[in-house]
Amino acid sequence: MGEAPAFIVDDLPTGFPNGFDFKSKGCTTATIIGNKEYLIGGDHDESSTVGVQIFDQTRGELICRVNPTVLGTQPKPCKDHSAVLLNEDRLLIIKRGSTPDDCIWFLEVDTKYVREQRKILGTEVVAWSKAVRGDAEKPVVISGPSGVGKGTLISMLMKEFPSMFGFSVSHTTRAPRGMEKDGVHYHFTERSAMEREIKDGKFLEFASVHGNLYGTSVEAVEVVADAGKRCILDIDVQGARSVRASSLDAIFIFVCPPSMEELEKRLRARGTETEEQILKRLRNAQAEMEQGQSSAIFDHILYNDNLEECHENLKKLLGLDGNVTASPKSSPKGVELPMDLSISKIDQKVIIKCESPELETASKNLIVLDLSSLKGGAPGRTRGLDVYAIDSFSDGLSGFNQPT
Ligand SMILES: Nc1ncnc2c1ncn2[C@@H]1O[C@H](COP(=O)(O)OP(=O)(O)OP(=O)(O)O)[C@@H](O)[C@H]1O
Ligand SMILES: Nc1nc2c(ncn2[C@@H]2O[C@H](COP(=O)(O)O)[C@@H](O)[C@H]2O)c(=O)[nH]1
Repeated sequence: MGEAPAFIVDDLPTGFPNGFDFKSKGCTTATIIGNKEYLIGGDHDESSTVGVQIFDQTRGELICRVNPTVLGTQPKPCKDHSAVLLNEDRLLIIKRGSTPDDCIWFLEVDTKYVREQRKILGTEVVAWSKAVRGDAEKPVVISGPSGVGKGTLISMLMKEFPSMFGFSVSHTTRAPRGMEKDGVHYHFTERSAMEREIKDGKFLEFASVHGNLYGTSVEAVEVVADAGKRCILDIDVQGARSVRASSLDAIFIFVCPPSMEELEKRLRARGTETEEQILKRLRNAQAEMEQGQSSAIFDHILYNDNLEECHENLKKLLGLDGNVTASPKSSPKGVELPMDLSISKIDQKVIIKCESPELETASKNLIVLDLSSLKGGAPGRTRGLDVYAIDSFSDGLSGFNQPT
């Protein structure tokens, strides 16, 4: 096996004699799943993203064209692409002529997330999710009553491991506090704009908290995953419940104060809320404590009495108490492959064969996309893609049949 290459797929052939449900119509692919045909890319799309249309024959003979609600950040257009059907619920999209970090995408057409969103939005839904190489750690959801010290603990963690963690910057309709910066602490937004974006499916979760709207956009989580970092979400219990029900595979931690008196002392000492707001937050804290401690949402409960001890306990939960390297995973170097390619799929592996005569004698002209350890998915990113080069098809095949 060779080193994990990053590559630019170029000059894809326009048809594959390999049994894929794939046809090329210029720069459009058409994939049939059951009674639906998914058209991806092509001239019908004048926007700056790869468009998706569905031709639906589920209602009898009549084929109706549907423009689905498209969730997730959409890929930028490319010269051409191929579409490989995986497990009837998603397509693997390999973009031609795109940068190494942008060439592998998934279009989810019938995953759990897509089915749920179809019910919620009452429309046909598809969802994009970009592949992220390697096994970035699960996102961390931190919840707890206002003033318990979530923000303080997160700041300490991010200061100690700056290249390991990235903060999911939420949207909120509340006004900024003195030192808070738009785009850093929150995306401060108007209620009407946020409500519109919620309707458009831009949010992974949202909730009305202490009289204001708060929400985690899909993009906020994607930005962190794209930077190769572990995402930290600071959200209330309602938000944690929504994320738990979503396809984001995360660790859920609830932070408790040593007592309600101490919680009130911290909130007052912070000096960021009016008396009315402090009283509202304390009233809400009662219910949050009950839900946080009794519900099945959370994997761990942390007591924040002594701050240093709590910080150490948080690190232990996250497996950071031993010898950890705080450096980011190095991203593989880009290797451009401007040549003809053909694609095969065997079990959970997709093999891209480079057919350039220049490479005929070169070893490692087969690129393998190993899909067996995929995690997560839309909304957000599909993690766990393994990409490597192999010397010959038969070498690769014998490897594929071995149990992992
Ligand atoms: N263990 C602790 N002991 C004493 N004070 C603490 C402790 N942890 C945090 N604090 C202080 O409590 C106040 C509230 O902390 P913080 O702002 O981090 O809470 P929070 O849970 O993020 O609140 P919110 O949900 O309102 O954003 C801050 O002034 C912080 O310095
Ligand atoms: N459901 C969500 N809750 C969120 C989000 N961002 C923050 N929060 C929670 O709101 C309260 C109040 O925060 P504050 O900054 O006004 O003190 C706190 O419990 C946060 O955890 C979000 O995106 N979704």
